Amino acid sequence: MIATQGLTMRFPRVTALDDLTVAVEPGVVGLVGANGAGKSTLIRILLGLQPPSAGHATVLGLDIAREGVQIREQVGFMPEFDCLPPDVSATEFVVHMARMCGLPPTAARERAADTLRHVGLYEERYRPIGGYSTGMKQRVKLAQALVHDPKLVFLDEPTNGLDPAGRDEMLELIRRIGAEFGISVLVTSHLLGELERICDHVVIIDGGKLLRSQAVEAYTAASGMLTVEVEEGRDLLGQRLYDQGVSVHPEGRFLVIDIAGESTYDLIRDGVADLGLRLVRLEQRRHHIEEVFATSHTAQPPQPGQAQPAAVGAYGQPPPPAMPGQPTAPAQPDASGQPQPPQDSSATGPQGAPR
Ligand SMILES: Nc1ncnc2c1ncn2[C@@H]1O[C@H](COP(=O)(O)OP(=O)(O)OP(=O)(O)O)[C@@H](O)[C@H]1O
Repeated sequence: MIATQGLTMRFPRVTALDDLTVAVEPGVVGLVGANGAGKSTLIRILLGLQPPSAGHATVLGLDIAREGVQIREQVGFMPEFDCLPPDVSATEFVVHMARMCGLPPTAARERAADTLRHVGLYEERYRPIGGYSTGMKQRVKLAQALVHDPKLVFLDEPTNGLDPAGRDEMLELIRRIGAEFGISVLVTSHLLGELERICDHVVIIDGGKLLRSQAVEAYTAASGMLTVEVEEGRDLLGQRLYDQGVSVHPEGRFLVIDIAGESTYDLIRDGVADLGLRLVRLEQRRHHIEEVFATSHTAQPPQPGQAQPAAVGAYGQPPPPAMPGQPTAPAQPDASGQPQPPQDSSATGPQGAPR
């Protein structure tokens, strides 16, 4: 769908893209990077709107240097910035954009009505855009990107400015564009977690350089850790497993346990049974895409199946004296001398990275 070789974009004070070589197949593809990572620059170059300083790229097999017009005929574009005229209705605007793409008047009106319905704008489509909410404006931008029935759409930060419910609706729309209409999607975001839900493949760039490009399953492969939840007695179980040499730490309501072979499962089962606890959950943890950023600047990225080093939790401290009759991990005094509850790593992500 898209292939770049050594794509570089130098502005006077910054290199927005730095020798970027990447290829992605059709499907819903996420392009992720922090603000300023070079996402919008890459989209402008792929649309043939801006020549790169160096390198080559093709989109749908078309050369960005020579075939920009053909690319833009086949690719829809939802820009990040606010670009809508305030005093016309969504219907008028989307019909106009369809006409600009070469559709005859009747077909343009029909396509505009269909597309606006798909994106969830109904009666409001006859009102001036200036009175729309951010969510409605994002839908209009999406509709104009789809109205000429493109093979591929570039969606630049489509969830920007939306509240959580609006974000979920937009993500569902994007998922449907790929799954139901068969249109390939390149969607940018600086929020990794949201792309994990809808993308087949995620490309991560950082400072204009390629950090990773792989299928979502490769990012979220099962880790070598288990999440265990019991109704009550989390620390009883945690302490017992720790005393048995299991690498375990508390995280929120859960215990996170490194799998050291089949015996780990047996120890958990026996612990739950012997202590008379009620087991709510025992499942293998999956990696989150966020871990790529947590690990990329420090160490090798996590490989599928490779256990993460356990965060230090209450059971990872030097073994506390097991006090007979003391059911939970010992309270730690703080600076004021007040006892504190057992340390909990739930405020940090894997490897202690802030969530
Ligand atoms: N026309 C330009 N002239 C000079 N610098 C530019 C220009 N366009 C982009 N840049 C710079 O290039 C870098 C990448 O910008 P770009 O907009 O591509 O990032 P982005 O990943 O899309 O970020 P955001 O999510 O904030 O839009 C930034 O440092 C930006 O300031």
